[in-house]
Amino acid sequence: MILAKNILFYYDKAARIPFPDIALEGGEELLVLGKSGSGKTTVLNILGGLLRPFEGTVEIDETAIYDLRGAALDKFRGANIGMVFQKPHILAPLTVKENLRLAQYFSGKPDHGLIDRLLQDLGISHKAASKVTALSEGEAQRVSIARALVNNPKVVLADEPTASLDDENAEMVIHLLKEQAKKMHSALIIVTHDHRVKEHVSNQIMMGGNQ
Ligand SMILES: Nc1ncnc2c1ncn2[C@@H]1O[C@H](COP(=O)(O)OP(=O)(O)OP(=O)(O)O)[C@@H](O)[C@H]1O
Repeated sequence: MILAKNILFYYDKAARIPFPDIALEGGEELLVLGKSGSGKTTVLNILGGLLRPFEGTVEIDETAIYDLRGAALDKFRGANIGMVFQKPHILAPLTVKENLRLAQYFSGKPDHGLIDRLLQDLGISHKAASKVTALSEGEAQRVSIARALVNNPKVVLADEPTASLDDENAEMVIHLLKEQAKKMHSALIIVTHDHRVKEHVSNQIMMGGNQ
């Protein structure tokens, strides 16, 4: 589960980023909506251990992640947090399967069976040996989902995962994210301004109130 409490963060003291308290169990979903510039990516980066807040705590399975520093925080992130971005962050010179193996290698939890299962569930088994440069955007985003899930994370954080996809692929990506997170009993948080996602996740909060 993930818990965020009393977070304080700003880039400019005069413009504090409003940060909602969050408590999500494994298998639950949350959609964070908000217009451009409202702080969605900042919130996700703080939840994901990428940006240290000035005050407050983020706990994942009872570990206060910002009590960890340096390599210990990196290791915790790799093993417990899966991230999906708007554009796939996967390594172009490698094949799909090599990307997934590398992600497992860094977390020290190799499980080739899980890789095969994810490729199958996400409908990209036939692309396992393809270079990622040979994939369509929708396929590449499905590889990103597989990479985010490949270490059986406690938390999956997705930042605008559908923004560059057409309606059909956007729907597929949201469906797969939800289905796979549920299967792994991971807490899933999606931040987006894409209104197509709204109807798929009922638990929603709006950054900066209703706009
Ligand atoms: N590194 C930074 N330094 C200073 N200001 C920043 C930095 N990153 C973001 N900001 C500012 O903080 C605010 C929130 O940015 P953030 O990227 O979190 O918003 P967002 O809701 O994700 O926007 P978008 O939907 O456009 O991606 C914006 O006003 C942005 O300009």
